[in-house]
Amino acid sequence: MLKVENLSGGYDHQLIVKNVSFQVGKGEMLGILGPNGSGKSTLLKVMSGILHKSNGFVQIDGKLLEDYPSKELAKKMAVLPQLHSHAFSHTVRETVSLGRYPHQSGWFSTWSEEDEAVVQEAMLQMGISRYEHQSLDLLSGGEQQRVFVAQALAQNAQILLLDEPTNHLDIAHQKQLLDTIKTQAIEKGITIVSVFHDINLASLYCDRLLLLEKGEIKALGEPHEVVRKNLIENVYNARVSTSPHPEQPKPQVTILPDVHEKKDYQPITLKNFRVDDELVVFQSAYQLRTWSSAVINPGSGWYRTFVNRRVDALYNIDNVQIEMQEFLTNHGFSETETVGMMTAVYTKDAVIREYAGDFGSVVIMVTAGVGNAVDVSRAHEVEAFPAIGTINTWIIVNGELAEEAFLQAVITATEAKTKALTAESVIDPRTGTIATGTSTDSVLIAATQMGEQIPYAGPITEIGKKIGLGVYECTIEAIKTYKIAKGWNS
Ligand SMILES: Nc1ncnc2c1ncn2[C@@H]1O[C@H](COP(=O)(O)OP(=O)(O)OP(=O)(O)O)[C@@H](O)[C@H]1O
Repeated sequence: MLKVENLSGGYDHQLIVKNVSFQVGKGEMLGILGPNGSGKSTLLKVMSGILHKSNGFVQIDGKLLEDYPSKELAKKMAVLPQLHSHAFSHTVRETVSLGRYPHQSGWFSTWSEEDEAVVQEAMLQMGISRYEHQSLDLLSGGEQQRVFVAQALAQNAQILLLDEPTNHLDIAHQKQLLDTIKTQAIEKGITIVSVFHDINLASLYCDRLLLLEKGEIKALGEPHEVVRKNLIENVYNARVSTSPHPEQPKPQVTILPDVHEKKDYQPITLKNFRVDDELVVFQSAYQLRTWSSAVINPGSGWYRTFVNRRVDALYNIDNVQIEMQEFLTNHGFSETETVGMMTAVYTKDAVIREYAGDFGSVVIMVTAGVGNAVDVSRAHEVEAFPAIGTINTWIIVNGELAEEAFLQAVITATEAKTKALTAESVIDPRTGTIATGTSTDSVLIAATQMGEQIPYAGPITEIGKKIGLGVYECTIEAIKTYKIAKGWNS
């Protein structure tokens, strides 16, 4: 276990690191973050004894750092410095082999099988085996960096101190290096302390983070406790936003630029829509922030084009995504800028209306087929939904919607749709009760993110009222049209 207590130190008479205390357990990975010049490298140097401390102490397994003979210390702790002073005329293999120095004994020590195996494994792990006999100065910056990390790994120490190990590396090699190091921590119980510039990589791989500001600890904790918008903005003096990583509970940071591109703001109107026998198409000159349950490009993103495609009632394809993507591509729609959904109703029957309010306006599009209507509270009673029919609802907002407003818009729209089904006495044919929707409804909320800021979109708000009224009216009209098309008596 590594213990750092009240550690201070720096250069000559300039104190850089001030009163730093933390502990790192066996198998744990601690990331050191902080702006340029905050003292990250200096902390690592004082911790490893490269620089003299002026106060405090460092303990490894309960014993003070200075009480370890240098070779014993090298067996306990390996250091990857930020700048390498190695002789660059060495070959890769020779450089990595230097890591075995603490394990050699006596003046005439021999190279053991274990030494060889460890060096080979370290070169393999860093993907540099094929450069084994090449001179270091003939390698790229990233390849050299991997050689030095391999050297540190070959040292087989319990503690690894790394200063920007991903420096110069492309994303594949960043991943390879950090996966390797993290695996060493998990499988061999190695303790890792590493300086990072990349907050996202540090958050993703480290168990805990230490944020330095002017040589002092500003924050110390799990990534979610340190990678916080206000803290990062404050310490780095840069505008950022934080968001969840898609696979792990490790927050990620995105820079928010202060450069404003000149944009000609054209609000969305009915003119952005085109309807033919097969498609309802919305197209805008710029991308809208979009949330949807569509088939193509679902979830959240920025898109310029929305497509509601009519498919035959007997449409039955194994891989709907692939077929739909091919269809969109063949019709000239961009794969990266189009959200696509499907309906079985006549697209010409789409109801599209604009509702203006103080905040801006909303444009609503509804296509409704209710042959597949279902009472959601009793859906568990029936096994199959053999019929086809879907209600697709688009809500396009001229304004700047907050994150929570997107979700509130979905709630408001869903409640309005359900009310419309009640008003139209749409029945779930399996239970005989009033339907709440169909089994495959889809919704899309999009906002220009220009104009008025709209923090909420529930029915207490102006926009919520317009969404409620608009979705209700459009859905009723769409259902009436559907009933006429199907020859139902209303
Ligand atoms: N050899 C040195 N002699 C004197 N001062 C130094 C020396 N090395 C660094 N410093 C000073 O110590 C302070 C902290 O530097 P350090 O390299 O520890 O910061 P850092 O957080 O690692 O920065 P970066 O993100 O730029 O790598 C800086 O003000 C720097 O000018």
